Amino acid sequence: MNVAFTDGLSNMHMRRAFYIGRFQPFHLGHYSLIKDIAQDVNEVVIGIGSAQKSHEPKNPFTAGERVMMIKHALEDAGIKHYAIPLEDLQRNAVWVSHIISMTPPFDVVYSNNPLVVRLFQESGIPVEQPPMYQREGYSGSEIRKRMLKDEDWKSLVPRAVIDVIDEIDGVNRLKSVSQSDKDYND
Ligand SMILES: Nc1ncnc2c1ncn2[C@@H]1O[C@H](COP(=O)(O)OP(=O)(O)OP(=O)(O)O)[C@@H](O)[C@H]1O
Ligand SMILES: NC(=O)c1ccc[n+]([C@@H]2O[C@H](COP(=O)(O)O)[C@@H](O)[C@H]2O)c1
Repeated sequence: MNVAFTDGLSNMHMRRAFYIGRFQPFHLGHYSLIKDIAQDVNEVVIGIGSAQKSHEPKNPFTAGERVMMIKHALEDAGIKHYAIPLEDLQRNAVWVSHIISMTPPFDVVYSNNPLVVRLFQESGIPVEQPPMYQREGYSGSEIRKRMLKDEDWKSLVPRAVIDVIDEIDGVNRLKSVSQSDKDYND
């Protein structure tokens, strides 16, 4: 006897969106945008870009640390997601295939990065270009600058991200790698 497979997924198309950033660190601009995206789809596939990079002034945190930031921030909000670290490739022309080979299937891409938008559009995948939230403060560069100057950065990130950065002593790491970078380049 054939038993029908009725796990609730078989007849239903789950709509998924793909959203990529470096998340150095994950901030309230990313968080607000992901909350909006989650209104339009069942699940959000989050690409953690430049996954191979860490311990640099522009990229202080490892892929695993960025996974922690996103998981804890989004589980507090109950958003269904997969955060997948994705290394950069030397070849833009095959980058979309690389992304597709590493992620759960998705139907639409959300991005404001012109190269990301172009590469996905050229592959025939629909792209949404959402507006930015409070870009003056909600930006990775601004947050890293404030960390280096001991200015307020905690108001720009979800609570869970503060806990992760404290746990890994992230501000001192950023200061130390920025100093070494300066010494190296002087
Ligand atoms: N304030 C924001 N509101 C909405 N989207 C944002 C905001 N800041 C960044 N994004 C989007 O998030 C994606 C990933 O951005 P990324 O992780 O590089 O953040 P960033 O703040 O731009 O970082 P950095 O300043 O370090 O380059 C991009 O598509 C970017 O347009
Ligand atoms: N060829 C490639 O490896 C390639 C192409 C386009 C974007 N990316 C990555 O996608 C991410 C885009 O995020 P940002 O919008 O934060 O720049 C970055 O990590 C970037 O390096 C990589």
